[in-house]
Amino acid sequence: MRRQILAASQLIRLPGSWAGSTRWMSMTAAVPSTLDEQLANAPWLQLLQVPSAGRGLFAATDIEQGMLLIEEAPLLAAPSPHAMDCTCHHCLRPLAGSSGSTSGSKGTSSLRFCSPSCDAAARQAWAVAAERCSFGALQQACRERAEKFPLMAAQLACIQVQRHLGLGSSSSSSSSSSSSSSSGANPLAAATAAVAEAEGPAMGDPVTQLRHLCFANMPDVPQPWTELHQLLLQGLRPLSADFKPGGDVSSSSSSSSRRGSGSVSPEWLEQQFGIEWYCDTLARLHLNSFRVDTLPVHLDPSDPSALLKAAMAHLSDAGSASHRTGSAAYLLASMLNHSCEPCLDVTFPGNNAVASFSAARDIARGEELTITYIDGGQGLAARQAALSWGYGFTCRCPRCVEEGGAEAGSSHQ
Ligand SMILES: C[S@@+](CC[C@H](N)C(=O)[O-])C[C@H]1O[C@@H](n2cnc3c(N)ncnc32)[C@H](O)[C@@H]1O
Repeated sequence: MRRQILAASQLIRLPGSWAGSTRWMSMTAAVPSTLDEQLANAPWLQLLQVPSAGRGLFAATDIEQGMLLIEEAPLLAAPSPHAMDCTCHHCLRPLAGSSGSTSGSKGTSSLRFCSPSCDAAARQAWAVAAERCSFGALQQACRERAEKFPLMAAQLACIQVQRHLGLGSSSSSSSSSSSSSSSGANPLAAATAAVAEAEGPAMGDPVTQLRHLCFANMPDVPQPWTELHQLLLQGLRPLSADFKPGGDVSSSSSSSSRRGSGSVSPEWLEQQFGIEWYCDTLARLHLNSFRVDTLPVHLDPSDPSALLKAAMAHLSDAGSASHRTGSAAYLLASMLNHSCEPCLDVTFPGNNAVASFSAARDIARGEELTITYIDGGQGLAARQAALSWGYGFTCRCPRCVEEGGAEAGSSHQ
């Protein structure tokens, strides 16, 4: 007999169906909280140790194809360097032309948001600090080198600075937006606003929660990382422009003296965001971030043919689809290991960075829940090379074993 772990009180069944399969929605998983809380809210999941693969998520019950198992808002999300003008910098929803609101009292900000709620949520978390930074050179270098993670690291630094200075609290969160966007409130913005308003230690706090994600030791810092780190520090420097030693925000200052003091010392910036912090952050983002693929605004994400239309548009207008992508790091979803024959599908049904993970087939209790980290359409050698280079392990999934490539190799964990 089946163990009925999926309590009705924790699930709602969505009306109708989507892409031909039954859909279930967790009511609680959209707000990123601590890993323990997320697991407690999803008793159909179990976090276990996997030989030579660290931790992994497992099915704690039999699961039917199409069931939605995880719906999660990211800890951190940023548009790809080429998509900065056409993507909401908070939720990664594509923007229609220049209809996104531009945040910034000086009118010079390059921050763009799809809605007042995203504008407000971003300002509460990081955008007030980001507006004072000058990340143009970092963005340019990221565009030229097709690097996306330094921009996520820059956002993380802004979260830390903003928190340290007490900026972006609810009093300063009123939107400067003059948005004409058609988008109303979105789940990610709502989740983030709820998080920001929560008392006590913030839930879904990337500064602390990213620490739970796996990382890789970097014995030597790659030269390009050093260069981009310097550009990041350079971009943060305006935050210390008006710094007066008397108004320092060093660790000995009380939080009330930090609040509103408005700037940090150059030493504080160097100390907080040194090369060790950068390497640690980049390593975690590299191993754990997801590419967020959204559809152009004119396509309806609930229309199953929209994906096909987007793919056709991509073929006829090379690069346009990739202009509408970004990257995001999640907490619970980062516990999912890879298989070249994954049992979960990843989608972004809200056409933003809220990710949904549903069963691609029936899954038996006790089975590991897996996703693919790479383009699964590639041949064995290309898959193995991508996984080894990008994630430091040799895949021994049934497909790789069958294709004969799972020779002895070592995982970095
Ligand atoms: C996103 S994390 C997945 C969760 C990770 N196992 C943990 O403990 O945090 C990615 C890392 O997990 C490990 N991993 C994922 N899938 C694996 C697999 N099929 N075989 C071996 N290691 C794997 C690799 O070290 C990879 O860099």
